[in-house]
Amino acid sequence: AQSVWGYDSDNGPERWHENYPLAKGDKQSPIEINSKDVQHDSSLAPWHASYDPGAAKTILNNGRTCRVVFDDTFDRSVLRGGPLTGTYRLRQLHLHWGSSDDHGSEHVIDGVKYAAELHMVHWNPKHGNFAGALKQPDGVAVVGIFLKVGKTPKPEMKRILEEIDNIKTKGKEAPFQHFDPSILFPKSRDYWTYHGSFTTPPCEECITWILLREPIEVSSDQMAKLRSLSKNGENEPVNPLVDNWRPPQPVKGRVVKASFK
Ligand SMILES: NS(=O)(=O)c1c(F)c(F)c(-n2cc(CC3CCCCC3)nn2)c(F)c1F
Ligand SMILES: [Zn+2]
Repeated sequence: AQSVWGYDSDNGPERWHENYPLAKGDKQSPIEINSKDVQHDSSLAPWHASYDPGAAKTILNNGRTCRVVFDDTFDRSVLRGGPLTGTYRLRQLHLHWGSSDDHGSEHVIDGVKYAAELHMVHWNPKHGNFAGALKQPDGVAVVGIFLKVGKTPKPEMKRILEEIDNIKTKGKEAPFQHFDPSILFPKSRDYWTYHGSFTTPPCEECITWILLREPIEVSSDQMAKLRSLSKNGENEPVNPLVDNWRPPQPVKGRVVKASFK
């Protein structure tokens, strides 16, 4: 069977375009952000998230990432403001990380690769459903938070990492309730924003990216915990789930705006 897309040499980012032609588009993500090219936009409003902890449902290992899924059947957990028009519903959050602490993020900031990058995926209900939103340039909004290895790890990440032991292998899912992801936000609300795409196939160019400038801290042990996830199913040879990040893509003339000076 066709090797399904992934992050290995035979099905990785350099080959995604063979089955997902959008991967070679002009508005792909992630990108490198260089502060010298960023434009401060004083008209950018602050963004606001109002999440219902009761909307959290499950946490799963889909063989490519660890994903927390939320009830998005009504405006229950929403994101608004910032560069966005209208309200966007939180659908899922997931992470991308490396095989060691010195890399793993998808976006690269002034040459800095963080150990991991957390994505909170929201979609615009004016487009009916998620599949419809993917086809619209204003369909999806993703808040990206960088994870940096440091001495004072954020206790809020503990909750996600405690569940890892229950979803070690591909296809494993566990209940994950009473969780408000806004506890993961750093102190500062400063952000960069630009128009881009899914960083995974089908690479649809439907995303307004909102990347938070201030990273949150995790411990090296917490990163090791994340790296203990496996790509393989329960009774298959162990294949560590690490380096599930896409490298930066061509900026192609896009301007990254900053909410801060
Ligand atoms: N890294 S990212 O850009 O933040 C990011 C996202 F924003 C996503 F929405 C997804 N995504 C993928 C699907 C399956 C759908 C299955 C049917 C076809 C469309 C995708 N659900 N959400 C995703 F995998 C991802 F990596
Ligand atoms: Zn992602």
